[in-house]
Amino acid sequence: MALLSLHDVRIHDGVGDRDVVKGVSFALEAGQAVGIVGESGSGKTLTCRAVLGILPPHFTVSGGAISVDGRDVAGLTGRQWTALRGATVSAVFQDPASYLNPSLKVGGQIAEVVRVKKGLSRRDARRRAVELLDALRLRDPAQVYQQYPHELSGGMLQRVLIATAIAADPQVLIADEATTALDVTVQAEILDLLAELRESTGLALVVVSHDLAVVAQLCDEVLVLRDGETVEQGPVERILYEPRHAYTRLLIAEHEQYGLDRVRELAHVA
Ligand SMILES: Nc1ncnc2c1ncn2[C@@H]1O[C@H](COP(=O)(O)OP(=O)(O)OP(=O)(O)O)[C@@H](O)[C@H]1O
Repeated sequence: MALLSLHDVRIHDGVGDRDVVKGVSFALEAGQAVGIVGESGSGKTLTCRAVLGILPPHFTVSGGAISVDGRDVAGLTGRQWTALRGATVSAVFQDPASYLNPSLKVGGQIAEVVRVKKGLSRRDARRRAVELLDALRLRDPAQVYQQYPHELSGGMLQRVLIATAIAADPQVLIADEATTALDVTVQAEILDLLAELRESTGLALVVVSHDLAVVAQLCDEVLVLRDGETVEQGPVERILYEPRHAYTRLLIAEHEQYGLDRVRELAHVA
């Protein structure tokens, strides 16, 4: 059974009175990774937010179905959503600093998630938080635990955020432009880390990026969105080598300046 499945999902903007996502479908099993690419405004983030039950006001899922771990999410209560988020499906977005409380030490923020979601004692939650920081290859995790967000670099903060996102052992992690703000080397390190987590824990990934190279590196399947429509969908290698839609060819062409072979090489490794 799929851990996460979307079937022809449509999202309606009640203020603009228009559909902003017009039919997105995919299914994810343990250890699989699906990528969503497309330019700004194509509906990538709203699709993720629908999966997490956090659509902005006036936006609704107006068609299709989303199920998490075999359960249709339509009609979940607020309390049921809270139980699902973090523990089954979790997410990391761009701009980690805005998701952390600047006045609290980062370790305490991870420990709090573990305590609330996993019911661990304060002491065990603390130990688990240090373990998570270590697993995300932050050097001297006990010291990082004691630091405030402003004391950490962007790459470190993103690792802290990933640690927070996986603290409750979710089955699916959504990474929405999670490496976009980072420089290329740090971005590559974080992508490696996600690939490793997927390998070692069977974490399923939804990777959202405007950058086809990021998605190619991590994913088995890619969805190409434009204006809320899925213009093309298929195995990453097929999309890279035999794009069928002109828009996909355009996205690939944007990479020619960096060397498309490199993108294809990365896809091959994934
Ligand atoms: N909170 C909001 N209020 C009003 N309109 C919104 C809101 N969030 C998204 N939209 C609109 O819905 C459409 C889809 O947005 P979405 O954020 O899903 O796109 P995206 O592909 O993730 O783009 P980006 O890469 O810029 O985040 C866009 O037209 C956007 O302007």
